[in-house]
Amino acid sequence: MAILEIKHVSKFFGGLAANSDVSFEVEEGAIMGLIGPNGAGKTTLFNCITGYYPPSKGEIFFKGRRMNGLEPDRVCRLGMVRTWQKVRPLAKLSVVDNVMVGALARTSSLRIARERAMAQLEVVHLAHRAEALAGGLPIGERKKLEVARALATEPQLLLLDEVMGGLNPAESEEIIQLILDIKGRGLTQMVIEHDMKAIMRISDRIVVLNSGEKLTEGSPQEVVTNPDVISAYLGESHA
Ligand SMILES: Nc1ncnc2c1ncn2[C@@H]1O[C@H](COP(=O)(O)OP(=O)(O)OP(=O)(O)O)[C@@H](O)[C@H]1O
Repeated sequence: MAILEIKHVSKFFGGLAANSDVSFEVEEGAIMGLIGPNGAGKTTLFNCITGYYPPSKGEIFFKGRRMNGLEPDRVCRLGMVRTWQKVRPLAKLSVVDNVMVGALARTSSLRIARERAMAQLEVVHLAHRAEALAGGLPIGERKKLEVARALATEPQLLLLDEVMGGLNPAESEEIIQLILDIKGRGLTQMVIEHDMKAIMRISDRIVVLNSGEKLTEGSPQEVVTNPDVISAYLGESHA
């Protein structure tokens, strides 16, 4: 069953079509990779899905419910949450307090929010840093904190925007394992990632965007051998 349906979504910024007539579905429990050259419209699509931008055209359905026009906090309470490419934790708060901000989407009890935040820090292997100041964390731990904060909102669909960006191979491997763990817990995920090997390993299906349009969609193997995808990426490297 599709948990997310994107139907003919376009997003215009003045004369620029950042997304143009994009349609696809995400199956419940699956990992959908979203790839494309720089400026292809991946982040804009995440923003449309999670309520940060209203789509200019088209419709978005989550669990069969039309989401157009809903604010991000409402979208979050309905079960969809995103992480950000540029991780900006509340630097002067502790790690656990940052995650509590996510947990407070579901409870007004500080005690319960703290318990749930600690549980999510265990999931991302950051519990030992709970009392550290978030601003002092190195990038690898900041990325895990971002995932824990998102998980603490108890989503059914988690959207990860370049969560491996800026990480070394060992840190990326930890995130790959984390994404697979999260899948094992039954959560659906959409993942934007530039690391092609990583996206091939984790994705059940992949959607490719290019210049705002959906270029193709398929299994990782289908996508990576598609001549149009290869030329879109070669075009970028030759630009
Ligand atoms: N708020 C905005 N106002 C105007 N133009 C925007 C805005 N956000 C994005 N764009 C433009 O829309 C296009 C798609 O950008 P977007 O960030 O969605 O691409 P992307 O695929 O996520 O790129 P990257 O891989 O580099 O992060 C780009 O041309 C970008 O400059």
